Amino acid sequence: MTCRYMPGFGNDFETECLPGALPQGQNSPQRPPYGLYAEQLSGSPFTAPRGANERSWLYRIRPSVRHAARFRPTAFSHWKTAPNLGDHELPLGQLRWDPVPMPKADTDFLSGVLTMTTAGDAMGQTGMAAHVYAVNASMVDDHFFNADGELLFVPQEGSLRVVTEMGVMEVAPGEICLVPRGMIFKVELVDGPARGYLCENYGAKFTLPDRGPIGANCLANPRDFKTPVAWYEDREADCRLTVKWCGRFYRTEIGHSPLDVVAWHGNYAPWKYDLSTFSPVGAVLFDHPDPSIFTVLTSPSGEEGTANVDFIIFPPRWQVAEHTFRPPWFHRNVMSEFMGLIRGRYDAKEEGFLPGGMSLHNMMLPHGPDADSFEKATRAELAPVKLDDTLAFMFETRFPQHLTRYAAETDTLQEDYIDCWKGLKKRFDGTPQGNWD
Ligand SMILES: O=C(O)Cc1cc(O)ccc1O
Ligand SMILES: [Fe+2]
Repeated sequence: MTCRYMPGFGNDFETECLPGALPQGQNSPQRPPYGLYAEQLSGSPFTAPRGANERSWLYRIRPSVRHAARFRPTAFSHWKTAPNLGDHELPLGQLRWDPVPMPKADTDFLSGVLTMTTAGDAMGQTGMAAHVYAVNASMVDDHFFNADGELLFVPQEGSLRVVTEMGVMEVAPGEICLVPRGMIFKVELVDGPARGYLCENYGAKFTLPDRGPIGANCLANPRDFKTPVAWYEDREADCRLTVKWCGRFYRTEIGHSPLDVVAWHGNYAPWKYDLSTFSPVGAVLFDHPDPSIFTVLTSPSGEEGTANVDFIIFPPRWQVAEHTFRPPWFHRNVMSEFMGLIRGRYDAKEEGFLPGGMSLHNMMLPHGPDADSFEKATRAELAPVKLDDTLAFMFETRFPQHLTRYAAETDTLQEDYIDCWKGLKKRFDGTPQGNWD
């Protein structure tokens, strides 16, 4: 399947699969073309100010309220929702995990989501969860929507075909995609088993950060975001719809595919984005700036500069800073940092932080470069250096991130992570030059 997309972030799009399927000049004609039903999908309150008002009009074969059965409880025991406290002893500390293994049994996206941390409170529409997914089967007749938040997919291995009500996106490692809150979709595999990270954002929708003095260009540019054109199937089958709602899962049956939207218009829509189109801006003379310069997307919390969650990347880039310790510094942060590695190596942790792995440096816990990376960077010749084979990311939230029992007890937790700082020896010897031998 070749996917087609429309460029832009937050645009008012319009798209139709059949000529004339999209009503013109009004949203709710008495009899929409082709016998379609009109349905509004609201992503913001009706009364949100213009800049934040999001909704789309969907013209579909059957309205989504037409499902055959009531919702019945079902369970996905590894997918947790904030608040998720107190069901186990939380190991406090700097934590790192090896990649999750690919599943052996048949596992589709819904059963392949493993929650690592939860933060905030989904019921109060604040905070987020950091998940990994490891999947070896496509969803066929199963469909899903998440009322608790939008889902930001960060593939690490294997491409996904994300088939949504509003169109189809193919997303490879190095790209990301977003499925808005409430949107029906299913996940198919494209080239074998797939693994990646998932940010479930309970709070305000991800948007592009203001660029301040950087100006009108660089970082993530709106035209590089791609929204799929309309796609539908007219398929009578025993389909199921699973819903995540306030942390619980429910299921209902539908006698047809719910992916039956023939035309739509509006600004509440899924999108994908190729991280290689992010234009990083960095230190061109000296010092290491805060990682906020690499913010791709931000979910504001209502308090200025204090994100509900930021999505930050560490992309390939030139390092040119003079008389500077170039990797991340040692630090303690009021925000909580969950990191993953899509490919290559991360300059603060050249060993031990593996593609597909994760680390968690929670609210106020000290961290920074490991002893080997520190040693290397203090001795490096400071010529221009290209950090080439690298792509790490961070979900950084104002809320403390609480570990799930799975994250606390899984075999992939590296018990000896803290030892990576053991070799940081005392350099102070009372002399101005210190002991850097
Ligand atoms: O901890 C980390 O590795 C992430 C990070 C990177 C950086 O360049 C500065 C601060 C920061 O938290
Ligand atoms: Fe950090």
